[in-house]
This record gives sequence, structure tokens and C-alpha cells, in this order.
Amino acid sequence: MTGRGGLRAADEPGSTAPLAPGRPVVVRAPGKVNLALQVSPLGADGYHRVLSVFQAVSLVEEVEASPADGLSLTVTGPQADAVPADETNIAWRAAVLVAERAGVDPDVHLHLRKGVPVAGGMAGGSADGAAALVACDALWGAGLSRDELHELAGELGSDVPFALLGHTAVGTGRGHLVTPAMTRGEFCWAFGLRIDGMSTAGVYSTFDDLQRAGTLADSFDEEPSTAMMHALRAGDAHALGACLRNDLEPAALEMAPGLGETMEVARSAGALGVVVSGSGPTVAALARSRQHALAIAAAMTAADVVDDVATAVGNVPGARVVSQPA
Ligand SMILES: C[C@](O)(CO)[C@H](O)COP(=O)(O)OP(=O)(O)OC[C@H]1O[C@@H](n2ccc(N)nc2=O)[C@H](O)[C@@H]1O
Ligand SMILES: Nc1ncnc2c1ncn2[C@@H]1O[C@H](COP(=O)(O)OP(=O)(O)OP(=O)(O)O)[C@@H](O)[C@H]1O
Repeated sequence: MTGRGGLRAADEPGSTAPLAPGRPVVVRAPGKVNLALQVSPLGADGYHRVLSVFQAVSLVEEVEASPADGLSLTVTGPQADAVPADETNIAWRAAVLVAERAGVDPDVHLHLRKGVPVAGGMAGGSADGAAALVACDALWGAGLSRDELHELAGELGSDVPFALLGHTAVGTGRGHLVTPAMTRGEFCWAFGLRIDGMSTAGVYSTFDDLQRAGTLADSFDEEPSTAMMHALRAGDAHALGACLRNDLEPAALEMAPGLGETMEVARSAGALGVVVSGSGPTVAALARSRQHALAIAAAMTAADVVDDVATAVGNVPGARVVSQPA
């Protein structure tokens, strides 16, 4: 996956042409890395409150929505076989939600082109959900407001509202209440990938076990660190690297101890900071430059500690129409 969607410009414009309902539409949405993921003890609703600082990166998903009779879905990309093509797919669920809200039949064919690792902790499925919301809204001329799309996104999953918003943002609640954060410049990333993904629910559950056993403290920092918000505003990658934080990391390392070695290799290659992305198993390493990101990726490959690598930049925009094929 090296270079897939890799080091492309962060500010590629979306389509500026007026949308024509009824015609196929292509929407792009980004994967993410959690710069900070601060997690509360398990709540009565089965979820954890979080304080998440998300950054959207240039590994992207594309969803093409075309007119059809009934709902159908196809998937292409490196790990397409691992993605369900039925009503459990988050993009399918998104189409159903938009149709219900708009009062139309869910007549659409969705084609997903996956560029974000599957079950990698980078919210590829969530990006598909966000992209499908925007695509179906455009295809059916539903005219849903940004607020309505965010409400439906929150129903689909905790990471979906951020995939709509993109760039860098602070998430609270389940992570679904997102507020944009100020940043400057671009941040360069190298990612160490594993073929065997990790279940998000499973990692949260291991986190609970570690807290119950007293291995992890049950305190919860509800505020983002001042140092991180300052580093983002200043575009200071060195300072940002020093304050990357993921409370789920001990749980991910418990479930996949080999991740520790991957993190060590990235550190030895001079990464400014290394963190497990979200629920893992992707290891995210912050680099000094695009070239340095490639060098870190090469070091992880050479050390044979990952199944694949990718490089990317942040910030990139959230879900947006990129083209409307004839
Ligand atoms: C790990 C992160 O990716 C960090 O951004 C997110 O917290 C997970 O977001 P997501 O994949 O959209 O997760 P959801 O589909 O909402 O939830 C999947 C499962 O993860 C657990 N979950 C998720 C979010 C949250 N704040 N607390 C949780 O405990 C719950 O067991 C839930 O059943
Ligand atoms: N559109 C989709 N793309 C990928 N997986 C999907 C999709 N819809 C449903 N799934 C299911 O969801 C699981 C997790 O997918 P995903 O790639 O979003 O994980 P993730 O990146 O670890 O998520 P997160 O970072 O939001 O916790 C997959 O193993 C798959 O079974």
C-alpha cells in the first residue's frame, strides 16, 4: 500500500460544479489518526466517553453512488475481501438512513474504492459511511442540511461525524461531537500496517479488563492538552510528536504485543512521535518531512515488523463530492 493515496496535496479542491440530482456522483472521505485518545471508564450505555483529537490524512475512501433499482454495493481495493457487501456495510446503512430521512426509496448502487486499511484503527468504514451520506444526499437531491448529515453520521458510528468534517478536530461524547481545531502547515505520517485487523469493541473491552485489574488507572482527562493544541496552531511537528497520546494503546499492545517492536523501529528511524492509531493495530509515526516519512516506512519494511506500510499527510478535508461522471 506504499504511496496509495500517499503524499498528495492536502488541499485538492472538491467539485465546484453545481450538482445534478439523478446523475452518478463520486465522494471522497479521509481516514484518520487520533493524535490524542483519552478514554473514560465504561459507561452505563456500553460506550466510553472520550476526548479525541482527530487528524484526517490523505489515505482516502471513494464512494460512487449511481442510480439503480433497489440497493446494491460492490467493493474494490487491497483488502476488499474483508469488507461485507451487504446490509451490514456502514455505507449501505448510511444510504438507508438518508432515504428514510428524505422520504425516498433507497434506489442506489454504491461502489466503494478502499484506500484506508480495513479494521486498522483508521476509520475506513466510517469514511465510507460519511461518503455514502453525502453521495446519496446528492444523488437523490435530498438537500439535507449539514446538521442533519451530522446527526445521521452520529447514528452510524462514533467516528463518522469526524469523517464528514475532516481536517483536525476535537471530539467529545462518544467521539461523535466534533469541533474544528486550528492548525498550520502539513504533518507527515508513516503508517505500519497489519493484515489482521483488530475489533474496536474488543480493544475497548481489553481496556476495561486492564482497568478492572488495576493495571490501568481509571482517571479520565476530559481536556485536550494545551501543549498539543499549541503545537497544532504553531504547525510544530516536533512539539506535536512529544505529546501524542492513546489511552487504548496498552490494550492494543496486550492483544498484539508485536506492535511494541514496530513502534521501537519507528522511533529508531527518528520519528518525532509514535502512537497506535485509534483501536489499532496500525502504528502511526510522525515524521519531519515527506521524505522522512518514506524513510520511516522503509525502516519498518526492512525490519520485517509490518505486513505493509503507507505514507500520508494531514490535514485533508472531510467527505466531499470530487466528481460527477457523465
Ligand atoms: C477507537 C476510535 O476509532 C477512536 O476514534 C473510536 O472510539 C471507535 O469509533 P467507531 O469505530 O466509530 O466505533 P462505534 O462503531 O461507534 O462502536 C464500536 C464499539 O466500540 C466501543 N466504543 C466505541 C466508541 C466509544 N466512545 N466507546 C466505546 O466503547 C463500543 O463497544 C462499540 O460497540
Ligand atoms: N465500509 C466498510 N469498510 C470496512 N469495513 C466495514 C465496512 N462496513 C462494515 N465494515 C466492518 O467493520 C469492521 C471495521 O472496519 P473499519 O475498517 O472501519 O475498522 P477501523 O478502521 O478499525 O475502525 P475505527 O478506527 O473507526 O475503529 C470491518 O472488519 C468490517 O467487518
